[in-house]
Amino acid sequence: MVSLESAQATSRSVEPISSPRISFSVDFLDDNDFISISPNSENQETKEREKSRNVDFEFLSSDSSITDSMIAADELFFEGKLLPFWEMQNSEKLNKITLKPKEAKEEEEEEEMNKEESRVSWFMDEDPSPRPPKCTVLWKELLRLKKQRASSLSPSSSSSSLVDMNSMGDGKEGKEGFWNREKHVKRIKKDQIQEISHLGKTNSITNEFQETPLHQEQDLPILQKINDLSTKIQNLKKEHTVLSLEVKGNTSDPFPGTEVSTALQFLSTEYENLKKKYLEESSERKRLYNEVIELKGNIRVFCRCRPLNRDEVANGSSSLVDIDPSHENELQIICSDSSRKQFKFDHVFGPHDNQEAVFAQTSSVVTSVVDGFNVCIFAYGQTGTGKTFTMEGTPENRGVNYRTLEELFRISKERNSTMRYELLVSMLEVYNEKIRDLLVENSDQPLKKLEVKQSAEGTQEVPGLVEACVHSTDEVWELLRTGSRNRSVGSTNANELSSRSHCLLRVTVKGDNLVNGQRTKSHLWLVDLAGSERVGKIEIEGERLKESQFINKSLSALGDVISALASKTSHIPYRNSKLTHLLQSSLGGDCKTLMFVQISPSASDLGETLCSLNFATRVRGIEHGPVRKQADPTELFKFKQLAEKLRQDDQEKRKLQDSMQSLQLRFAAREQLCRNLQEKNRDLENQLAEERKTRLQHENRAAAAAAAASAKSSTLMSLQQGRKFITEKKPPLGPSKLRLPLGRITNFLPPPSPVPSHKIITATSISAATENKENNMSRTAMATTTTRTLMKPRRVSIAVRPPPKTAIQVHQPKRRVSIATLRDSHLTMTPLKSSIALSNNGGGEMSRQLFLRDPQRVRRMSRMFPPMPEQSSVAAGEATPSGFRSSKFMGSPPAVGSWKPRHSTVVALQRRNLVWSPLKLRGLKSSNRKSFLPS
Ligand SMILES: Nc1ncnc2c1ncn2[C@@H]1O[C@H](COP(=O)(O)OP(=O)(O)OP(=O)(O)O)[C@@H](O)[C@H]1O
Repeated sequence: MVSLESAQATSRSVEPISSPRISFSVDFLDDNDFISISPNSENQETKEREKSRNVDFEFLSSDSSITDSMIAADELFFEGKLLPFWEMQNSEKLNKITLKPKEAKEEEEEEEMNKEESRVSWFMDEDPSPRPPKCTVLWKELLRLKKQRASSLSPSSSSSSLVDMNSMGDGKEGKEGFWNREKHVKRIKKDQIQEISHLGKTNSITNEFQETPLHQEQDLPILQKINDLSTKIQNLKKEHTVLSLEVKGNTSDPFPGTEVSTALQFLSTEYENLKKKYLEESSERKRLYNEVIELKGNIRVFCRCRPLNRDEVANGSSSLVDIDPSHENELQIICSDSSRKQFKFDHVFGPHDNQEAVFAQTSSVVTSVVDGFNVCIFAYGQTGTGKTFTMEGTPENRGVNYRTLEELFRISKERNSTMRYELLVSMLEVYNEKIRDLLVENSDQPLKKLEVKQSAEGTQEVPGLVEACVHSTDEVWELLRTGSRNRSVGSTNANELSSRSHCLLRVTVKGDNLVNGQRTKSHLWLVDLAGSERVGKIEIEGERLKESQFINKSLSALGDVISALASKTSHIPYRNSKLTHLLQSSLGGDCKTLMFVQISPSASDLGETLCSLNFATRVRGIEHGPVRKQADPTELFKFKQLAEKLRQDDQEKRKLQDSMQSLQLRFAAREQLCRNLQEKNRDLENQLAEERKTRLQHENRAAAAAAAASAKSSTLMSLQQGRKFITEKKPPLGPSKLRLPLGRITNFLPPPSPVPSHKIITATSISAATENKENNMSRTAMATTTTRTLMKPRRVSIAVRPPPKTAIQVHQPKRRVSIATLRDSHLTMTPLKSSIALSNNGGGEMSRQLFLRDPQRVRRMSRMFPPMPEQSSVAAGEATPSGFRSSKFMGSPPAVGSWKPRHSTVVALQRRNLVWSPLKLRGLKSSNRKSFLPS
């Protein structure tokens, strides 16, 4: 028995979304079992659909276990075809499944196409889309159902019904007919379900299917049509897929080169990452390499002992050098008394060690040059010990020089992807303290005088020195041969072809980092020193002796430099010889040094051997600082200039700060002095006022006495005549030569007046007596005015009190100084006169008169005491400053109580018993006389 719903489903499934009807699903699980899904009821189904567009189906199964499988299924197949627009959801009821329309995410065109496809492909076995294997069976079942339905209908209508069914596939059926047929199908379905449940046989489908004869020939035209359409749709679909892909590509990448640019972007990111990693790795390698070198020591000493030469063997000499392979890097010298002296170096090469072995240990230092460090390799030792052999070698046994350059070429080739190197070679010799360029070909021309100069970058350069750019080892070898040919050699009894000069090969390595643009410039010095033997030993004279003296001098300078480096003294005597001066930037400090100490095994050379080994031991004791990479000198120079400027600015700032501090101190000291002087002025003024008072009293008393004696008129007349004589006759001034300069006025007494002082006193007292009556009233008034005036500051003369004697006594000349003080406008006496008047106690009035009558003095005083700006209009006669105030007083601090010095120097100054005069200061300023003020 089979559910007829499949047929109904077939008819409905043509429009799964647009049709209001619900599709039905039949899925075959295996050959015998099937599931039938049917709507609950038509009304309910419609309601459900309208409500949430979800449709519930109950399904029946011949096997209850199938229910679970169905519920667990993720996809819903409609007669073996995946329903594209419906989602299946398991409901809580086991026998119920909810079909939910999928959210249309695809484009409308695609939907339409799928619809079209679905309309047709349900009927197609050839449909390429995946479908369960039961499709063929399903298709047969569909045909059978059609036939069954046709037969179940009236025989008259069977043919038309079949036609209708066929036309349903085209979607051309009328609505009325459709619903009638549906009702009919439902009825049949009911019967069939009953039948199924009654028979309980699942394989009935197949049986019935087999029993029923198929009239496929009736369906062939439709099938053909469908087939054609399906093929068309497939083609269209394919085209559509291709086109949609193209459209998608076009919308996201409007330009044709997008793929290329994306690839480029990816590659550039990759490149940046790799570059970053490379730089990190490269710097790490350099750091580690340097660490290794530093651990080994930035100054390293290798000892090389040559084999006994033919003569020595012939003489039957035995080797004094014992190199025990079990004691690495050690050698022992067997002395004449059979004692052994042990020496330890960074490496010891015995007589059997060849040039390769030597260079194998040297190459690590050479690598440092390419990394941008300055390196110096030199061979030191007695004549004939193999210095030249080690450094230059022979064509068969090439030495360090050639091998070094070979290694440099090798490394530069190895790194050519990231670095570009340029190698420049110079060769020179220091012969008798003169520098000679060994690469100058034409030796007939007079040699240029070469000197060592310090470049702006701080490195030592030899202007005019030939620098040959080398690109291959052949070129290098050629250059080395040229240099060696030009070298000064001579024959000594120690060596047939002895080097009489220091030969220096300079290799400049310029590095250009292609990745980060960093530039380096480093020097490698390869030095074959002249023999270090003592002069007496090699029995030389004349030119050879002179050469040897120069050689020894420069070698001893080298020794001094090494000693200074070893003892870390602040001054390294590089300039004591041309050799050390040349090597300055590559010897000690921030560079790497390798020394070969060459020794002879012969017993006859024992002394020299010990000397050389001791020297080498000293060199080995030097502790260099950490090496510094040599950056491009121009940049280095810029940084140096900046650093220099900064240093100068700092110095300037410090100077200014110092001077400001000292000025502050001086200012504070002066302020304190001013305050002291003000105090003293006040004291003096008080004193003066007291004295004036006393004088007035005396005068009054004298006036009273004179009044008593007024009876005698004759006496009075004579007295009046005498007074007239004195007042009218002005005492003559002394010769101008005798007059002291203004600056000294207050320091010395004035020249004696031609009028005797006692006469003046007498006359003054007499005149006072005669005038007493007339001016009695005015005098009283004047007394009060004078008292008031005396209370005001005025100009007085004071003496400098010597400071109290202390342990450290500073000698200061005792002197008088004059002080300008505030004074009343009517007080026109000079300080000197004032002091005289004061000292004469009573003659002041007369002196004042005298002073007033002397216009010269008045002018002089006016010059000494220029009027205050506000008083500039005052007449010359009244020009004596009424309230003289030096500008030094203008800025005086407030009263003593309000200001307390804090600085220790100022406090100390306060205690000093000094009196200061602004007048003196003015004089000092102009005449540059030594000030007694503390500076
Ligand atoms: N390790 C060695 N193996 C073989 N031969 C050597 C070795 N060292 C030196 N000789 C030979 O010893 C001789 C003297 O060597 P060389 O001229 O290099 O000495 P030198 O120290 O440079 O002398 P000078 O200071 O006088 O120039 C040469 O003939 C050289 O070939």
